[in-house]
Amino acid sequence: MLLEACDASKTFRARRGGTSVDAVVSANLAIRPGDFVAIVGESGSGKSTLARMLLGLIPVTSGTIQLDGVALPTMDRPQRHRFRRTVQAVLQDPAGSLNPRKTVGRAIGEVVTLHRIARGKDAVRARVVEALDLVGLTPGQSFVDRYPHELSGGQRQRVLIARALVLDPRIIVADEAVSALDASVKAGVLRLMNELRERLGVGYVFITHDLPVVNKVCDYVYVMKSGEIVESGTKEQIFAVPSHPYTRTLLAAAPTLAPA
Ligand SMILES: Nc1ncnc2c1ncn2[C@@H]1O[C@H](COP(=O)(O)OP(=O)(O)OP(=O)(O)O)[C@@H](O)[C@H]1O
Repeated sequence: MLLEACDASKTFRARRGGTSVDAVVSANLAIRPGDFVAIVGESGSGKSTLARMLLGLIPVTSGTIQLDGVALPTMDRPQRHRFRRTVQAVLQDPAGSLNPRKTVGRAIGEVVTLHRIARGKDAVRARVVEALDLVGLTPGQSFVDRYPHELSGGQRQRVLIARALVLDPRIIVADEAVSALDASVKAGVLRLMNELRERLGVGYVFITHDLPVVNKVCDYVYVMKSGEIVESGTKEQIFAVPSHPYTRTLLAAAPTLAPA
């Protein structure tokens, strides 16, 4: 399985009188299950826009997003259904991803029901508990009836991962998924993501401006600047011998990672 952005561009049209924004310009990116791919770049460089395009949440202005060579708008119903299960989003919780009025069981259960993964209250609940156990919220039973405010930041992030996992995705697009967490909690969630990659073969498109995190978990890195992917390569290549001046600037801003 292969998820690709092929010369994908996004221009946000100007409202009356304003100028339009070329948020993403001819991006090429590829990811397979089991990969841990990072998109890095300063604020406003187009990372989230590219992520939303990869998830099929916003249409491209030109180019394509493809799953196994089939472009999103040309997919038939079964292909589209498969896409919606296969490619999942995990966003950061402060962005309001969890509804404060819904219990964990309801938030995840709704996804199970919507995608017809299980039917009937008990079967849905069993599926939810299984997903919670998988993300280390154990025993899952004890988390089902809790509300988001009864959980820590790290636990809420795990609920969001469980909500994605319940669909058995092959690729997860994680936009700043751990950025708001304290260092030790962040390390725990990253460890979980890595474990899930090993156990389930999930791949990640990991969007962040946190280079030490990239250094720890990712294999392959795309560097964005002003909507363009200015450089890409294995983590070793990018961190040891950054070829683009912008990448060197980014690395220099993360002192512990600056090349010697
Ligand atoms: N819906 C929108 N309408 C108009 N412009 C937008 C829209 N969404 C994003 N943009 C613009 O597109 C550019 C890229 O934004 P984007 O959010 O993708 O960057 P980013 O790298 O994810 O930034 P951050 O790290 O701050 O989230 C920015 O100039 C932004 O203002």
